[in-house]
Amino acid sequence: MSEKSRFEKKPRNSISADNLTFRQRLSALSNLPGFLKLVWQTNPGMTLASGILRLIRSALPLAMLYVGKLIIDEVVEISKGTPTNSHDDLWILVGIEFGLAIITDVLNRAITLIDSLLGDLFSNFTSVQIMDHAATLDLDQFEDSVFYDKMERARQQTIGRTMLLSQVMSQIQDIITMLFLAGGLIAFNPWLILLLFVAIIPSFLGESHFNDKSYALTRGQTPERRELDYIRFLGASDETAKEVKIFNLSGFITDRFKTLSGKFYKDNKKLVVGRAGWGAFFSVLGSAGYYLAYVIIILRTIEGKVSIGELTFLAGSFRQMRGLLESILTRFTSISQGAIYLNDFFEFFEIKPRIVPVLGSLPFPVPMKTGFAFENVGFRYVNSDRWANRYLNFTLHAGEKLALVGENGAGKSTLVKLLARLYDPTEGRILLDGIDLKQYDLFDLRKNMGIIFQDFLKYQMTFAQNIATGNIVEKDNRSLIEIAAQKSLADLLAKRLPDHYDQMLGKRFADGVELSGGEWQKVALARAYMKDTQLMILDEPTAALDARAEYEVFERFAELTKGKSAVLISHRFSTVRMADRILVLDKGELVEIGSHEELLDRKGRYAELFNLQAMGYR
Ligand SMILES: Nc1ncnc2c1ncn2[C@@H]1O[C@H](COP(=O)(O)OP(=O)(O)OP(=O)(O)O)[C@@H](O)[C@H]1O
Repeated sequence: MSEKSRFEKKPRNSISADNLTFRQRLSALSNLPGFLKLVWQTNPGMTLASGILRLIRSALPLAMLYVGKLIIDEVVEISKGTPTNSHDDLWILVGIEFGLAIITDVLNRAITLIDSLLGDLFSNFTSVQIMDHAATLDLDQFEDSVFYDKMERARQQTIGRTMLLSQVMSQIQDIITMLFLAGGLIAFNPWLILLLFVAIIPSFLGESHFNDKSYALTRGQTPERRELDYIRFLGASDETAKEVKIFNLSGFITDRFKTLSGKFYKDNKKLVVGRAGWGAFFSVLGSAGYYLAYVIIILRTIEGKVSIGELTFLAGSFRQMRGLLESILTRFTSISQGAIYLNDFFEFFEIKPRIVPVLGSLPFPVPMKTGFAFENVGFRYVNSDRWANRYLNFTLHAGEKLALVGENGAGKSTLVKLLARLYDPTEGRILLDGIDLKQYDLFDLRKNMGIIFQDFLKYQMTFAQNIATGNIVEKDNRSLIEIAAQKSLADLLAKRLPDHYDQMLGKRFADGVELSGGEWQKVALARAYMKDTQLMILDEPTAALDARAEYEVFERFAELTKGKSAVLISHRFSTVRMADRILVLDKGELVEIGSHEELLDRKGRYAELFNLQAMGYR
């Protein structure tokens, strides 16, 4: 399979985005049961309540029209002077209609309330599901643009799905109301129903056509929309402001924004103008149908075939049914469109990670015996033709401190990610105490490793929370957090901050304090000390520390992790030489391995790099 299509799946129901037919719309509706199941899972009580209230509500229009007919017939009788006790009956009927009107109002409010609460819960529920699922996926899946677009679409449509929820519910309610009204209308004159459909269908087909176009347009624009979001972020964000100013990039950024957004505007305008014109035409057709029916009823009333009460009942039923049918049909197109968007949502959940915990997997060996052995390990990123690591054969012994050295892009970080099973090797295998790493419990493996990456996250949270992310179950263990901070030299910094460990960090939220690059690194390093691990990995998280601080950090690190295995990546040889052994990588391959002294004696690549740096200090 080609690299690009690795995560592409056959779309559900095989719907092509560009050319949707009526049948495809109908087949998209097959997503609705899954959708309603999700709604039910969100809150069964509310879903049931909404269903029952809507059912009652759907019978009310017919009941009101019928009572209205009885009232008018009664009034006509009284005005003719027919001697009956109809005065009493009349006021009872008026009372009933008043009661029905009040129930309608109350039910409308209750339904809107439940819909809005259920909608909020549903949006939260699906957002959590998306985050939970995203957390299970492999790192390389995030690096695949097809996957990324799919995740974006699944994420963005949270609001759309909430709307879809009330649309589906209203649709069911309106269909039931229609059936009630149709029953009444058929009893008097079935031909009127036919007229109703003839008047409405052109409008429905027009709506469908424009919705197809709109869906294809929006879907086709997803990559550009992501770019637009990114440009918006570049143009107005605390993270980018510095470079944008220094390099005077604002013109460049706004030009790109204008080009893209201008194109969107043009495409969308064409669509909405067309839709408005045709919409007006179809609406006129609908009115013509209604008035034709009205004339027929009036003529029959004049002929004396129907009473005045029936005239109002039929005209009222016809008018309401026209409104209902129109909204049912229009809603059908937007529901089926929403249902097509659900494809993206369900497809996202169909993407399964390949690096998964295996049933009956082994716990991490504590203590490690022989360590990690790389056997002819090679790795290539999904979106790349080059090998980032190749032919790696070496052992990271239990208790050993191994430093990785190599020029930029030599494959040091990749090697570390393979150790943590963020990726699995493309070829070869990694053994832990003689057993393939894949046989071990994934969570236990990561629990027994402490890794700080060069591009660690600067959480816009408090000082203490930033450290606690290293072992989140201990987030309330303040003494553990403080000890970790002491070990990484971050505690001196906490003491200087106004709110100490409760100091909000970063600029994004109120009272946040921005730290320097080196200060952030000390905070991040403390995360490594939050748990007692078998293997510590520091992937250049000290690059921004001054030479003295880095020396101090690593000296402590060596002392504090005595007897534990560790992998260090650093471009500073004063740090690297502290390691038991040094592994030199070049273009992903191992070129030398040995102690500092051994490698200097060998006068190879390491000696060359070491002398190059030493010369700079002379
Ligand atoms: N996510 C990725 N997708 C595709 N290629 C990648 C990815 N990450 C790294 N690479 C490529 O893999 C190679 C090795 O990268 P790696 O980050 O392992 O190097 P490194 O030795 O850690 O470099 P540095 O010293 O600059 O941190 C590089 O050619 C890089 O371009």
